[in-house]
Amino acid sequence: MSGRYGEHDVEHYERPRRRTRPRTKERPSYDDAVDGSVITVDRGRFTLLVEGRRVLAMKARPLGRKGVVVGDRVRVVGDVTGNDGSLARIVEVADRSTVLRRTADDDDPIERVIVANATQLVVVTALADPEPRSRWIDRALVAAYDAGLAPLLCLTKADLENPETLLSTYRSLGVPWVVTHRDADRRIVGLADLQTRLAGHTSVLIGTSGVGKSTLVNALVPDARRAIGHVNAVTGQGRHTSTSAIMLELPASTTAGGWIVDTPGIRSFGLAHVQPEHLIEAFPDLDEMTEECPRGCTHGDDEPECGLDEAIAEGTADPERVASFRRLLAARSVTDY
Ligand SMILES: Nc1nc2c(ncn2[C@@H]2O[C@H](COP(=O)(O)OP(=O)(O)OP(=O)(O)O)[C@@H](O)[C@H]2O)c(=O)[nH]1
Ligand SMILES: [Zn+2]
Repeated sequence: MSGRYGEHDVEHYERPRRRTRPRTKERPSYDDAVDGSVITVDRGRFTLLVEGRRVLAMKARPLGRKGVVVGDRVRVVGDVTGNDGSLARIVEVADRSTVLRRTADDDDPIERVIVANATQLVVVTALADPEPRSRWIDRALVAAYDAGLAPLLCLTKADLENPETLLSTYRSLGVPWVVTHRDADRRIVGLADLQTRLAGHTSVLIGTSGVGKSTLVNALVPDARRAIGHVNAVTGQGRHTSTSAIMLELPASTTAGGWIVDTPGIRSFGLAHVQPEHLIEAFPDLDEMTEECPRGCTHGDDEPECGLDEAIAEGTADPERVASFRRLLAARSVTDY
């Protein structure tokens, strides 16, 4: 088999693994395995898309405690018909190109991966009702940059408030944005711009309660409710009560291919692991200015000899851009957002 399905995934990079047994001989070979993608997870059961069919699956024993999350590309064996009562087995998980983590909380001290292999993070914020919270937006952007996802600001409810004030805060970072509002007929205006931005991506939509994320999901995937209902029928749950992310395909008629991942109940990101050195790589122009920084410089406001300050003094750096980057740096550690 090719190197696509590796022994390690990103989640486990930090922990070097001890290999006590040679991993040949006794291992079953999975020549008959087929490819699938995880579209939702519910209490240890995985709904996969396999050759266009929804297939319910569990993890096979050899995977051990290795996590399998929405967006994972997997190999499956067993009953992959997707028929009622069928249950397939996930035997391998492909290396992940990206991982997005949710923050640790009181119940669970570990920052767990919530979505794998996404390419874009859509930060959904209402312009009013509820008021936008820029610290929350900053944290979402840090999560995107750190995970290597393209960020997109989606500003909703422009019928209630002009987007200019909020946009001025993010312009110097160069974050792309779309603005939507609802018209008198309750149609979403600006949807086409959003669809253009979603084309070809696997986009995770994230937003706090009430910002209009469900309204967008329903407008983007008109049968989203049915798709989600179908998943529940498969998992045997009457209602979608879990907070797992769910991956939905955008209709080909409106978008040139693409997927969205809705994240009900997921409101915050794990940023404890984010290193300044990694974050600044998302801004190559700034990164270049930090080559002469003292060892261990965090490039923050309080660093005495940071190259970013020198660049501002020399007139080669845009002070607003540096200030915005430093605001993001600081957002890593705020707890009040
Ligand atoms: N004025 C206005 N209201 C909107 C717009 N989009 C959605 N809403 C309303 O905002 C409220 C929240 O919308 P939802 O789509 O349920 O928001 P959500 O982000 O999914 O919220 P949760 O379900 O709590 O996660 C609803 O009453 C919507 O009708 C908009 O563009 N303009
Ligand atoms: Zn520095």
